[in-house]
Amino acid sequence: MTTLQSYGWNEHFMRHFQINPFPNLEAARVLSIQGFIHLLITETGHMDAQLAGTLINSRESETCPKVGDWVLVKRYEEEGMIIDTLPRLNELSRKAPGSQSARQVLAANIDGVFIVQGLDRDFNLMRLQRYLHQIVQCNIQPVVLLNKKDLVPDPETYRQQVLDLGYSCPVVLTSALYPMLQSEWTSQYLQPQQTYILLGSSGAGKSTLLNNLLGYQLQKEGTTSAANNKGKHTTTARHLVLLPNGSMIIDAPGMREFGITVEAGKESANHPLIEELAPQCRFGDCTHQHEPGCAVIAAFNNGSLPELVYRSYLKLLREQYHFQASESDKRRDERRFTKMAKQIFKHRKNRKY
Ligand SMILES: Nc1nc2c(ncn2[C@@H]2O[C@H](COP(=O)(O)OP(=O)(O)OP(=O)(O)O)[C@@H](O)[C@H]2O)c(=O)[nH]1
Ligand SMILES: [Zn+2]
Repeated sequence: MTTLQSYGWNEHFMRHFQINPFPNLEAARVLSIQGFIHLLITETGHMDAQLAGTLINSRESETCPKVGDWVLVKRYEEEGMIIDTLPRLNELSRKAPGSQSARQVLAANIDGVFIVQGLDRDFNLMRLQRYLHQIVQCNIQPVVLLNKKDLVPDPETYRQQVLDLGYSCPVVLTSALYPMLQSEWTSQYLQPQQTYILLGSSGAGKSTLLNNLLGYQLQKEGTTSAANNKGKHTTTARHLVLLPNGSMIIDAPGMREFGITVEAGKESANHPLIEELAPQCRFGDCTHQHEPGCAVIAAFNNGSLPELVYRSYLKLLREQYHFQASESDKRRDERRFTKMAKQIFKHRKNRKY
């Protein structure tokens, strides 16, 4: 197997690579991004690279390479220049933090997402539903990892609460302090040449789980606060790493916000319990908020639809409305991107490209 194949190179990317119009380019995968330096894996090893002017000038930050992307790169002695991004198989996105309507791509070409929640104060069904909603919307398969099972006497009751949300994804109890417990689910859910990402709040145990899988300690910057269960931001950037079993994992920094985006016409999608009831509503376009003859409201009123699910649905609906509403954020994002482009050009001038 070639180096690129071991990092997930497949027919889809090969096809697009072969029809690219530029001569003398190599294919590479983005492993991490630090400022404007992109760490790539190429057929012959690692390489640092920067974005070509055309990519910077496209002004659409979503289409710029993200961790997990396959790119076309031109080699200049030690460093490379990224000329283009190969079409993605999928992208994991969220609403950009602090904005109302901007979408932020977190990573590209992802086969599965592990949503990690600790069974300490981190456990939160409402937050879990937000993750599930967004990941399913991105067309990616989620697995819920309930970590720190050693901290509670009845871990199975937590698992049951997650199952009761009605999603068909696996829900796994584990503890990063007992690596033996990990091997039970890793052999099932981590497949060679597939790329996964660990998502969850800071302190949920993502890095500890990953270090166990790697068999060594990944360098961490910053420190964790032991004073409360919340922890601090310790993982500072997304990194794609190859595991001994041949699968790949991206360790994402703990997130304070996981905003949801929306696809037009799919406002109520990805709520399995609500989708199940919707066909019984009187109106085909029922939003399940105030309409007469609504089966969802009826189920909520008679207690058969859990309050948490309905509350979460209404909250997501409101967020989706805001997401669609504002255009000014998009303009603000563009300004931010222009500023970054200026910095890059300045840096490149100093390096005499
Ligand atoms: N009791 C217990 N503690 C755990 C477990 N997993 C992780 N921890 C502890 O929880 C703390 C946070 O773990 P990390 O792995 O740093 O959490 P993280 O999700 O990577 O956090 P960020 O890097 O900030 O996103 C550390 O002190 C770990 O030792 C577990 O299964 N049980
Ligand atoms: Zn309805």
